[in-house]
Order: sequence, then C-alpha cells, then structure tokens
Amino acid sequence: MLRVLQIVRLSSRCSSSFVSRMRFLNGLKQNDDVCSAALQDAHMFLFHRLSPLLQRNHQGTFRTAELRTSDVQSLLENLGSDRTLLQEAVLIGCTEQNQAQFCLDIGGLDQTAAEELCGGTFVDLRKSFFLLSGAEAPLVAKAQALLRWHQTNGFCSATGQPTHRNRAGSQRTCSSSGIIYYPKMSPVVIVLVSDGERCLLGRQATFPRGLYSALAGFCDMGETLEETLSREVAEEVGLEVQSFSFSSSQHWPFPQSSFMMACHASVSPAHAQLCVDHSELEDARWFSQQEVLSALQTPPPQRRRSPPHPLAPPKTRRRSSTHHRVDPEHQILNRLRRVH
Ligand SMILES: NC(=O)c1ccc[n+]([C@@H]2O[C@H](COP(=O)([O-])OP(=O)(O)OC[C@H]3O[C@@H](n4cnc5c(N)ncnc54)[C@H](O)[C@@H]3O)[C@@H](O)[C@H]2O)c1
Ligand SMILES: [Mg+2]
Repeated sequence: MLRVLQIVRLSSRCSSSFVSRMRFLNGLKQNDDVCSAALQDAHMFLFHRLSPLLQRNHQGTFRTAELRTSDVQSLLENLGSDRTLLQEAVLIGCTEQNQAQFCLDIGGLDQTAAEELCGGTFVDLRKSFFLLSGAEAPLVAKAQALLRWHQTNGFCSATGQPTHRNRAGSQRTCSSSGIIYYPKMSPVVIVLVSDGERCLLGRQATFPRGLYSALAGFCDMGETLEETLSREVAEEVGLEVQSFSFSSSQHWPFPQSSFMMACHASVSPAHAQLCVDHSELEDARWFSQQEVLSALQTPPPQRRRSPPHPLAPPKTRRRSSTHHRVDPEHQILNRLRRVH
C-alpha cells in the first residue's frame, strides 16, 4: 500500500501532465498491486478474437465502445463467465486524467450476445482502422498487438514451461528458468524514393487491384536504418540510394507488430532506370507529383475503377501534451502536396 501511495504522490507532484501520466503508467507496469488497484476503476477496450468492439453514434461515425470495469464485470456475469476473466486484461495506456486503460479479449464467450448487451459490433482491425478517428486507431492497434502477443507466448521457447504475466501484461516470465519475455515488434523501413521530379511506388501481387505504395522491408538482424533502406531499394528495384532523411515512425499492426520508420530517399536522375525484382514486386514505376495528387483527390471507390493509385492508409494522427504525431505515409503525402 505504501508503494501505491508513493507512485500516486510521485505522479501528482509533477508540473507537466505528460510527465505525470508517463510516471503513472510506468508505476502500473512495475507494481502489480498498483496496477490491480487501477484495474478496479479503469477504461476497458473489449475485443472478440482480436476484433475490437465499436459503437456507431447518431452521426453515423464509429467509436470504440466506452466501457468501465464495472460494465465489463456485469457483462461477464450476464454472459455466464466468472469475473476471473478480468484478470486477463492488459494495460494499454491512461487518459489525460490518469485513468488507466486496459483491453480484454472475450473470444471464448458468445459474440452475438456480447454485441447485443454492449450495443456494438466487433469489427475486423483492418476495417476498424478506416472507421475510427485518428486518436483511437493507434490505441486499438496497440491493444490488439499486446493481446495477440499474450495469446501466442504462453510457453518459454527455451524450457517449454508455462510463462506467467505481470499484472499490467507488459512482460511474461518463465516459471522454470526465470527468463523474462517482452512484447516483440519487427522493425521495418518504408521509403519514398525520388529522383528530384518523380517518386517511386511499387505494388505486391497481393495488393488490391491498382494499388501502389512506397517501398518497404523488414530490417535484417544487425542492420542500421540506412543499411536496410539501401538494401531494400537495391533488392526490390535495382537502384542505389544517394541520400536519405528520416520522416516519422508508426506502429503498424499488419500482419503482426511492425515498427515502421518512414524515410525520404533520393537517387540520381541519371541512374533512375528500374530493374524490378518480380519475385518481390509485381510492378514498380515512377509517378509524377500530379499523378499522385490527382489519385489522392479521387474518392476511394472511383480510385478502384481508375488504377493505378497510390496507397493512402487511414490518418492516425494523435495528440500528446507536447506534440502531434502523424503517420509516416501521410507525412510523405503532405510533403508532396507542399512541393506541388
Ligand atoms: N509497400 C509495402 O510493401 C508496404 C506498404 C505499407 C506497409 N507495409 C508493411 O511493411 C512491412 C514489410 O513489408 P514487405 O512485406 O514489403 O517486407 P519485405 O520486403 O522485407 O518482404 C517480406 C519478406 O521478408 C521476410 N521477413 C524478414 N523478416 C521478417 C519479419 N520479421 N516478419 C515477416 N517477414 C519477414 C519474409 O521472407 C517475407 O516474405 C509489413 O508489415 C507490411 O505490412 C508494406
Ligand atoms: Mg518489400
């Protein structure tokens, strides 16, 4: 209890609300008792088999369902589950008012009954990304990534023995060897290559018809950001990058948890002849600024009828107390607009 009070005092003494929230969250990750206390009255994001629960409001827009711990306790009782399922909730953040936010997957319970009781729908994460406002999408993506990680890391890869999570769900420990596992992400570089006039976009055979995107690739073990970037551009389109600059970063939940670092890169106009590796990309080509801008100004349903068009993922702008974060591909596109 003393530790609980210390953490609450420490976070309330801070002059900056951002610092206060970060200290509060760190306290929840480090101390199971503090975290259990916060779970008693928390905001809860529900999932069913990794699909988040969304509600539609009167204006027809979607939001994550606003549930509190007590709502979820009643829901579990109504669905015939005992309250112990609540112990599987995972910490994902906290509100501006230092209210803890958790997520919980109720995949073992009746989906339709849960939707009726909550007045919402469990929506596939990819669709949710396009339905939610900027601030909510990253939180839902983080929640799904953590829930997935817990569902697939129940055993130690060294001993085969069960692993046990801490109260926040920020780590799992092998009951036999004591090895501690932390949630895993794969670093990825996504890069918009330019020859000074045009930008380079490519498409994989699995992309929807006509859809083109900036080049991307996973970092190999031991690589720096610039090494990955240069290797991927060389491998996929046969060009040598001359210079690059970092743009922004984003957590990307597909197909699993990637940490995307977005960059701009330039190649010499004299050496801009593409040599596409068709085992990786179905096609890659240079696009003028006008082509990119007019494709972006075309509404998505019409874009499908008039390929090719570049990939424009949903905006995932979110606000912290001190700065804005804008997702990498939108920064790239905003820069194109400014150049134009
Ligand atoms: N243009 C794009 O391809 C594009 C656009 C937007 C987002 N993304 C995201 O970027 C990431 C990487 O894109 P990519 O598919 O072009 O990568 P990529 O060019 O590195 O090729 C994928 C291959 O890399 C190998 N690989 C190495 N490490 C891997 C890991 N940790 N996880 C999975 N495969 C690994 C696998 O053999 C896989 O088939 C994905 O998360 C994707 O969703 C890609
Ligand atoms: Mg690639």
